[in-house]
Amino acid sequence: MSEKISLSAPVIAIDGPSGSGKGTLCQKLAQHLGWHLLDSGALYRLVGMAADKHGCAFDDEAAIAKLAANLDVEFVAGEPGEPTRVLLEGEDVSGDLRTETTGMLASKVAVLPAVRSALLGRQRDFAQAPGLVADGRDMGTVVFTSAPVKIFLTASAEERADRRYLQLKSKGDDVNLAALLGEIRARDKRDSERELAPLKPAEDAVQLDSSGLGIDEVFDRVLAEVNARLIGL
Ligand SMILES: Nc1ncnc2c1ncn2[C@@H]1O[C@H](COP(=O)(O)OP(=O)(O)O)[C@@H](O)[C@H]1O
Ligand SMILES: Nc1ccn([C@H]2C[C@H](O)[C@@H](COP(=O)(O)OP(=O)(O)O)O2)c(=O)n1
Repeated sequence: MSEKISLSAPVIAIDGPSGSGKGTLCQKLAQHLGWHLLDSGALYRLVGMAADKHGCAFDDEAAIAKLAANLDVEFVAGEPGEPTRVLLEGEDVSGDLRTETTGMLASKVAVLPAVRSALLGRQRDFAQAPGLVADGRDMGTVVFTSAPVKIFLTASAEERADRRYLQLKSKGDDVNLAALLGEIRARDKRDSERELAPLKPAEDAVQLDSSGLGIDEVFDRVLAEVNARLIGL
């Protein structure tokens, strides 16, 4: 599964644990470069939600892989200034997609090899000209092994929980910092210890610890790396 595939467009692979700032960084990079964006975590989140909705047992690999292979999802652009709405099997799930409960469902279905392979082609199809910024756990190690730029973004678990707390609170969610820290640690453990495509830096990834760095500082450092590595492509 981790063979070197040839890419039809350059890919910037950004991996790391929950709350390290991947989504924020990827959005800024994609916007700055005018490149496509892949939020691979959203695919795993949608499969987790579908499994939950259909009452699948989380060890029923065949049933969940079937849901992953036939994922009925639609992204509907909102009015100007409004976020994109996500429809799963015709139902608007935008409000639940980014919750920690859904993150945990995603992390559970993500350990299943058949689910990961069902989503592989769908993710690789995002690599289109002029380029792709890909956000996930295994972008650099499995999905886009020949990506010319790989970044592994981290931050301490405490700082990541603080960030998530502020993020969810600002959306009006009822959140508890200690519970969030526990959930983040549990997810880190499951994602890092699974057999297939565990969360870990690719050998050729640049590692960046964003603890104590602001969003703009992270962006500037990564953009410098992108510029250095993409010259000559
Ligand atoms: N370097 C940073 N410093 C402070 N807050 C950050 C930083 N990067 C991201 N954030 C904030 O932390 C929260 C989680 O970031 P996000 O990009 O969703 O992380 P991830 O995609 O890795 O889970 C968001 O509210 C985001 O604005
Ligand atoms: N490429 C990916 C992306 C996500 N996952 C799994 C593991 C993660 O805990 C969940 C949710 O990922 P997501 O990136 O949406 O989560 P965070 O925004 O980082 O909290 O999905 C994965 O196994 N492989």
